[in-house]
Amino acid sequence: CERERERERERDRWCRRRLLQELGEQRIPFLSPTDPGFQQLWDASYSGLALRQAGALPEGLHERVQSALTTLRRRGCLLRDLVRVRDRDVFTAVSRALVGQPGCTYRYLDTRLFTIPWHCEEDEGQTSACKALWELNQFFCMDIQQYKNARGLKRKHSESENSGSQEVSKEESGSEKAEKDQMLEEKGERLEKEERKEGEEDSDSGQGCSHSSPSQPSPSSPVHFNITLINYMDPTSMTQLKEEPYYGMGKMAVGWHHDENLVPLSPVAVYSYSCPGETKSEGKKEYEEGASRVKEEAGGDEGTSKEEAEKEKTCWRVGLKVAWDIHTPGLALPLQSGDCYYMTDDLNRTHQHCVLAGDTARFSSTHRVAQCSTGTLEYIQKRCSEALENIHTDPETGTKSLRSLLPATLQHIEDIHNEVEFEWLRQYWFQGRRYARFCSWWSKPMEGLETDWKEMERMTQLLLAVVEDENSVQENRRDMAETLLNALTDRQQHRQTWRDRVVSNSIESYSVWSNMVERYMVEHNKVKNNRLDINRVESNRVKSNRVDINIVKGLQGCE
Ligand SMILES: O=C(O)CCC(=O)C(=O)O
Ligand SMILES: [Fe+2]
Repeated sequence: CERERERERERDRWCRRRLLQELGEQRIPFLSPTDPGFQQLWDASYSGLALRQAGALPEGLHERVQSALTTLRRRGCLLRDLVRVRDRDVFTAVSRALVGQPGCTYRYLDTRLFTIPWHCEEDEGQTSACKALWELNQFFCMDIQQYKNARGLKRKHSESENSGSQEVSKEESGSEKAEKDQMLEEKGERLEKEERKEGEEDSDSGQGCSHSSPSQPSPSSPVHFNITLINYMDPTSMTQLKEEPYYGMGKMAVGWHHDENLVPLSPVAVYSYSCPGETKSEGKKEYEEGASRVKEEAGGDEGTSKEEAEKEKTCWRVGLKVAWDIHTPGLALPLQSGDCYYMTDDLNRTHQHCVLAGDTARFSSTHRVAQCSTGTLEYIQKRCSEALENIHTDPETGTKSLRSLLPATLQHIEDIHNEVEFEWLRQYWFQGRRYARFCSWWSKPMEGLETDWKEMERMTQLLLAVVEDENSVQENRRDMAETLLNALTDRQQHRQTWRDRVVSNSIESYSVWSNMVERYMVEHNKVKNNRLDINRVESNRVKSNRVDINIVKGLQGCE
């Protein structure tokens, strides 16, 4: 099955390469503010996108936020993540840190990030940095609410005013572009198909922004951003930024993606801070000038010089495209320092976005409502307690035993065991315990989770002893053995994947940790040494001493 999946992935990769080859020098059109029809395109196909220009933020907030971002960077809190893309470990081009609600985590591209809490009590510099980001977060929560309300009202109003005739006609973007469109049409269907695959594989169409939305918030419910993912990149120190492949938008700092793991239909708010280059130092003046810029750009179809269009390219921009659609032109929105943009409604689900690098270094603070029903410390601690309820310690002898041996209970415990090991402990240590250097918040809780995990290893051992005990009178020994073997085989594979990742990336702190805890692990090979023999457990009919899960399955089939 795994081989099958791998073959399919390989096929997808091949298709993608072919289609890009076919596209050759041609590109799908995209519009920038200096292009005719930009605003119409925005209204018609990107209406979930909103720009809040720098001037709209409260006095003083820019300075506090920008100094917070530079402080975090100076203290080494921003690091490139080693994420998993198409079964490979790759470093993100941008350096990142997660700031947010204490105990909250955010998972993307198989990587769980742990928050530096908003209310951080490490040292003064850091405390005020986190506080400024919290303040920005508060502003976004309030402002996006107002924006949503205003939009709702406007929509209602226009609906009642003229029902039906609201379609904004898409302006032709020049005959050249129309011709290009036509040529691309033929290749369109295949590329669409291809893109679908890419999106699934590339990143994030997975868990978070699912198409069914169980906890859909109603449009008017208050927005509570619980985390911000901070990004930083200095393009002058990056030699290998990828070119945006479909539209020719330029160099990408972040490739096309949907944001993962968000509460369905929740908005995202982004603050963009481009560090002043050598010649620019009047940050404040920039905001003031920025205040009238986009309105002019939006309506300013005529009279825009080539120079301006060129200037746009030196700016950082956010790129947007409709997912699975090559007919609608893409959109590239330039961001001046201090500008913010919102992705609202279902924009994140129906569209993909990318970040196009400008000339200077740039930070962004991306505020999100992370789907953290299974991603908080409180959650995992509760799960661990649930598992540990099954262990009983004799108050007199101190001997430990398992309370229930029901396969369903055992399975449940093994699931929790995997969850704490792979989703928390290994994730934490794999990232080089990066937080510990500047934030001690997670150290104690992680120790606690490790203690619980060791106890779970103990439980696995106890179960093993029961299963191996030939004198045991347990009727369901065979079921128990099967549960245990399934769990161990699965865990063993998972551990191997992590070991491989660690070896190929030489993560030192992780190795130190895993060497330390290795002796607690009930390993498949140890089980072999202990000669857990499923056939002996079942009956003496088959004379094999091997632990062989296929035999278990075979026996089951015979029943
Ligand atoms: O930096 C930005 O404007 C957005 C970054 C982004 O898309 C992300 O971090 O998911
Ligand atoms: Fe994003």
